[in-house]
Amino acid sequence: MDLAVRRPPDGAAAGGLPVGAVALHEVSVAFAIRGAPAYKAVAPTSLAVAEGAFVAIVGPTGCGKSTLLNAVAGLLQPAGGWVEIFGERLAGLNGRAGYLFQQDALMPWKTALDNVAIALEVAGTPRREAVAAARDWLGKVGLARFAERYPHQLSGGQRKRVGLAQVLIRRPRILLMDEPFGPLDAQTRQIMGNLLLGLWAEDRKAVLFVTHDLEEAIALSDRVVIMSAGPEARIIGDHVIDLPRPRDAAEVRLDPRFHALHRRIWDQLRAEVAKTYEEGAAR
Ligand SMILES: Nc1ncnc2c1ncn2[C@@H]1O[C@H](COP(=O)(O)OP(=O)(O)OP(=O)(O)O)[C@@H](O)[C@H]1O
Repeated sequence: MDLAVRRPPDGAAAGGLPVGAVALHEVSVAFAIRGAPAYKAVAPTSLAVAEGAFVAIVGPTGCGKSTLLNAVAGLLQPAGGWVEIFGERLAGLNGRAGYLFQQDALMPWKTALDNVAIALEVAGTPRREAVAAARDWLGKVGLARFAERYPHQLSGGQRKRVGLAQVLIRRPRILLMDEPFGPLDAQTRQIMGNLLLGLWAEDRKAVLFVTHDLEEAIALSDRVVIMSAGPEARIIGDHVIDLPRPRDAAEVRLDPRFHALHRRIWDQLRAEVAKTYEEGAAR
């Protein structure tokens, strides 16, 4: 793979340099394993994400998608290379990013309102102000009537909405999403996709969205990046999704252009998925 930072196809260039929210410069990741050589999960990988771009990362299970996201979040230290956030080298946690995981991060003893407000309170916002902002955000995610419910009194999709409000209320310039809608049924995923697209359109954060679902990746993104099977996974494809916006995450799937993109990207992804299963079967 070429190790130069990829220019985002949708990124503006200033003075010949990409204006990036996120840039991975030959980032590699290895994990120490007791009694065995380190596991080289990700080979030197470069990727640039322009401000405001929505980029999906897709690849076979266990290839290193979450690992790459964790490197951007500053949750793990690369073995080689470095991460830049808005042009600055990342050292420690990435304070410009909000992170949404597959698992809920809601506190079961707090109401939906307090779960959202706490995200501001821990950053020093006075309670009254934090609660007012939390009410606003619960409205934006369609949960105004559910403010006083506890997480166990909400559906899976509603809990995801609270999680989204909890992350977005801090107005991060970068949104890192790791299979955020994973446990939801197909219809709820599409509804959540539309909610996300609507909120994203308001202030266009840079989004890195990890999913195993290629249709979801194409429906939501400006670019779909494909990772190879691990070990030493790397980026083997970077596809521009030129479907018009605004998009409906469900209806866009009926567009003939969607099918053409799906066929082209799936051809590449299929080979990597097959490798993962062959290796699994050989063990
Ligand atoms: N802390 C760790 N120690 C050792 N190996 C790890 C560790 N974390 C991840 N790995 C390995 O690194 C590889 C990449 O893991 P990662 O979770 O990034 O994959 P993924 O593409 O997100 O997978 P999935 O789609 O199944 O969620 C896997 O082989 C995994 O077993």
